[in-house]
Amino acid sequence: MWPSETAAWFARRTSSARDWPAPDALAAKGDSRISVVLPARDEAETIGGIVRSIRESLMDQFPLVDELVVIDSRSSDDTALVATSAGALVVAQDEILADLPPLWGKGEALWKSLAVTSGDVIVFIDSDIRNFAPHFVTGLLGPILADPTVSYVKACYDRPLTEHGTVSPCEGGRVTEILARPLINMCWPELSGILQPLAGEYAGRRSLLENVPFVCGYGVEIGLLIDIVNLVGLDGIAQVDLGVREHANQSSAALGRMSGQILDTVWTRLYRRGLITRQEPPSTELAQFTRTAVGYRPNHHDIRVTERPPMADVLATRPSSLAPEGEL
Ligand SMILES: O=c1ccn([C@@H]2O[C@H](COP(=O)(O)OP(=O)(O)O[C@H]3O[C@H](CO)[C@@H](O)[C@H](O)[C@H]3O)[C@@H](O)[C@H]2O)c(=O)[nH]1
Ligand SMILES: O=C(O)[C@H](O)COP(=O)(O)O
Repeated sequence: MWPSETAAWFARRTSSARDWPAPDALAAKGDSRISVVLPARDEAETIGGIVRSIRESLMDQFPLVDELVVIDSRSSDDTALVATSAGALVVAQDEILADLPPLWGKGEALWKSLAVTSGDVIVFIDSDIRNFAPHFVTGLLGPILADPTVSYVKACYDRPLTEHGTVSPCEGGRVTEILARPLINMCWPELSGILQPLAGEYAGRRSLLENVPFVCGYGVEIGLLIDIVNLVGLDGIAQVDLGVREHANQSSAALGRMSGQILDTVWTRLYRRGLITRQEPPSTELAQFTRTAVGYRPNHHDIRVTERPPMADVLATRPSSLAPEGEL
């Protein structure tokens, strides 16, 4: 059975994007500034459509979104060009706060975005979504704009899995189902009502996002969720059903490496909570195997993640809250 606070939270804080149409979100916006951030590594195929959709529907038709920023996360394809042509401001991850030793991955892209955006509310959207529509943004904004006690809104949805051209409607989210959900239920049962803890689409108040650490790589979502519930409590979090989300499904081996990063992130939080005594796991190396003509070849990967301190602490040591020109 769920902890009673989780059951009550689930009933109170779960809504649908249908409950938050764009005109209602616009009416609730008031003086708040809203930034949409798209972290992107090699997403030339999908990013143009996402940027155009947000620009046309939520900037031109309904002036809900004030800035639309793509953080180019070391792409080797035309992501930056395509996103710029579609109407986004594109900033290269490594050019932001360039005096700091660079970290890597999605978490780093999101953390750096806080230094080059000005919204009071920030909406993060993955750039590989194949069925993106404006309700992804309006749905995530609804609960935060309508209720000052909500600080963080996670997306939830059905996740199809497409393998060799065959679509299984609800078999996606493999890391979520096999790793993240069991871990969360075991160690943070109060969070067990979060339908998609790893969802890459979420909205947060700047005042909150600047005051939590960001883990680099794929540890960022689970790290944020655990740290944010500590800070604002369950009731400061809401979730919104966006329907169905389709993206390019990664290989099992890639998801194994993602899982390693998630485990390393969780390890640190279990340690901080006093639930384990070792600060570091015995190893952060992951051996995966390839079969060759003569047997198995191990491929060694380091799944260690590091974390950035709260952005507010970093910006406080700088002359102005936004990075100086030329040193984005
Ligand atoms: O070095 C990187 C790698 C990825 N991305 C972007 O991050 C987003 C999500 O990456 P993806 O590889 O598509 O992750 P998923 O397989 O979709 O993983 C799911 O689970 C991850 C772990 O929680 C989350 O980070 C994702 O948002 C979530 O969709 C995409 O826009 C990527 O372009 C970067 O910006 N930098
Ligand atoms: O969020 C997850 O669980 C991983 O990104 C895997 O998702 P997929 O199984 O839909 O590719």
